[in-house]
Amino acid sequence: MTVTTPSAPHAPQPALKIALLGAGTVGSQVARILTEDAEMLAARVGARLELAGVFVRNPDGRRDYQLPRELYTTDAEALVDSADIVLELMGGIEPAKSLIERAIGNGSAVVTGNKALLAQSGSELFAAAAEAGTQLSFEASVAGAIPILRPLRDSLAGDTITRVMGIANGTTNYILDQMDTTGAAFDDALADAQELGYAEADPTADIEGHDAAAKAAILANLAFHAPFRIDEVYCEGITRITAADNEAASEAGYVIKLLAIAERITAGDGTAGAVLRVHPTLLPREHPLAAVRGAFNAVFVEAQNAGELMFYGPGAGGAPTASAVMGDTVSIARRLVRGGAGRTHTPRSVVPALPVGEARTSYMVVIRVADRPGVLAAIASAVAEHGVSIVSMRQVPLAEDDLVVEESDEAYTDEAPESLLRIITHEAKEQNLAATVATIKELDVVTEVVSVLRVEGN
Ligand SMILES: NC(=O)C1=CN([C@@H]2O[C@H](COP(=O)(O)OP(=O)(O)OC[C@H]3O[C@@H](n4cnc5c(N)ncnc54)[C@H](O)[C@@H]3O)[C@@H](O)[C@H]2O)C=CC1
Ligand SMILES: N[C@@H](CC=O)C(=O)O
Ligand code: NA
Repeated sequence: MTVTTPSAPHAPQPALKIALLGAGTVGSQVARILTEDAEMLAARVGARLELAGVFVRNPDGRRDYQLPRELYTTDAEALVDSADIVLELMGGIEPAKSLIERAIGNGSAVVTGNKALLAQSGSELFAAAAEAGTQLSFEASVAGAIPILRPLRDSLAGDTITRVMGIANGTTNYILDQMDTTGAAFDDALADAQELGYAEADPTADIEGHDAAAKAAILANLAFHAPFRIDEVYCEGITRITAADNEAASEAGYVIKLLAIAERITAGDGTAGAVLRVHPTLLPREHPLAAVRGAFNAVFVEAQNAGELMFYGPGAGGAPTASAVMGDTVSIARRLVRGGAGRTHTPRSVVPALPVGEARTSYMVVIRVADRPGVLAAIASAVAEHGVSIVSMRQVPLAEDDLVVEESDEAYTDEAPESLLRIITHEAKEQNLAATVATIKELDVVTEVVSVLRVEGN
């Protein structure tokens, strides 16, 4: 629809009807901004943004920001049908998807923060919006308040982005940061992140890396102008990270971060494509991403002409995410008032997703080995066998706790002294590194491979 500004000096200001679907952490903050900043928004848009209603499960429930009772409804379809702009902030696949399709079918514009849905069905929804000549905007879906999608889509549209590497999940960054700096237990740090409104309704999506994987797919979509999906992202979460991993990382001068990485590479057979991966990663303490604390996010972009750029800010939480939702809403509303074609993201190129084995990384491997002559040589030769080279190999004494032995545990007696060996490799093909670790595990001088972590930014 197009709203025209009235010519008479005292004519009432035109209004655009906004439907809000969901009034949780983010939806409540959007409701607050629409209410408390109504005048400022009207001045910027040239029309009032009128909240037509809020779709909720229970209209009588208490919310972070309480609106008059009559604004809450359980009739989502009727609300969607009445709106010029639909803000979907429920999360999940259904009914979010059907309601967005309904809005697009009506020719209404849609704003969403739903990365899970976009990383699964984005192509379909973008195509539907383009066909209907309407807009589907989603800046809130990646890195909360940080303007990252618009810069990738517009500001860098004349450049070739080669790599995007980001801390894109606030919950896991908060947990890892707490574990690293305060020694907090995993479960306590997760409970805090939930309390602070960073975590998804089911925090499994955060800690298993699925949320970051959805964001990796969306980032790659915009950076490489091609339709990637979440099932093309290799994904490992942070649930297996231990205090011992943190100690080993710290001792070696690294910090552990859950990174979402999308990079253009050429595979061994010459195919040009991209690898998308999410996993806990060691970063040197002096790397710009290592300084990203708490629930903050940052996205590090490498482009052929621009060079290195970093986007940093609050990546989760009600008000910061609502800021991104409102940015999209104001931009759409201005277009509806002033006229002009809506632009919806339409991936045009084909960049195949390549298997993670084609990526190049370094590893830090910590192994428990027998303390006897020839061990280092045996390990070095196992590594060399797979064409991998070693940056450093350091023998670390076992902590006193590790020396406490069960009576039945023969491996830990005085006759078989052991130590920890920490190896850092040069960058090599991921598949060769994985084969190296498999060979190391089989060596009889090796009691246990304690941890294997990828290293970036060396
Ligand atoms: N919380 C955050 O920091 C961020 C959240 N997002 C995304 O924004 C969206 C909303 O997130 P939150 O506000 O944190 O979630 P939330 O769980 O706090 O709120 C969702 C609201 O939608 C309602 N809802 C869900 N399904 C419904 C249904 N079938 N019928 C009626 N109501 C339903 C829930 O009752 C709840 O009030 C999600 O897609 C999330 O991934 C994006 C960036 C940051
Ligand atoms: N659960 C997400 C919320 C923002 O996308 C996170 O922790 O980053
Ligand atoms: Na954003």
